[in-house]
Amino acid sequence: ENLYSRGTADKKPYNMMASSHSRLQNGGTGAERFTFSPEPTIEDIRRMQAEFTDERDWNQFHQPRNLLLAMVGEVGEVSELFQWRGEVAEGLPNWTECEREQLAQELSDVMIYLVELAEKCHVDLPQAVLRKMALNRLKYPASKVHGSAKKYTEYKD
Ligand SMILES: Nc1ccn([C@H]2C[C@H](O)[C@@H](COP(=O)(O)OP(=O)(O)OP(=O)(O)O)O2)c(=O)n1
Repeated sequence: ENLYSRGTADKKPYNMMASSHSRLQNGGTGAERFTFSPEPTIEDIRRMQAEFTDERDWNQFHQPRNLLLAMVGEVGEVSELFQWRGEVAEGLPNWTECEREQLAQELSDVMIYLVELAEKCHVDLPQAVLRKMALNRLKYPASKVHGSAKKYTEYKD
């Protein structure tokens, strides 16, 4: 089963896509805001990766530090796709379908290792993200920082 084959095909159970999902999966430079498919959830990804490692008896290698190093290695592979290109606009105009697919794969590797790292550290990642975003809203009130990218330490009051 191939997660990348979703695109326009409508076979998978998690393939209940809103209309904004029915365009090319990794492409689209249209004006409307890009959105994700609702599934798989982060817990789905955790469970699928746990099944993958269990089936291979790979948990012996997947300690937190190893997962961190693996994740950082995959971040390096994402960086390779962007290096020497100069600035890249939203939607990656001028990228080939092959380059977009490579990027989708490397970002997925980062996500897979991130989710497993969180699991092995007993961090409930979706809830942790909610808490962190609440903190971010407090630290950066929209009324105060609108249109400015300054770090919070640069705001006087
Ligand atoms: N010990 C391992 C090895 C691989 N994977 C899974 C998680 C990643 O999604 C993907 C990583 O595979 P590779 O290490 O082969 O890395 P790439 O897919 O990026 O291949 P390459 O390094 O040749 O570009 O496979 C894993 O869980 N545990």
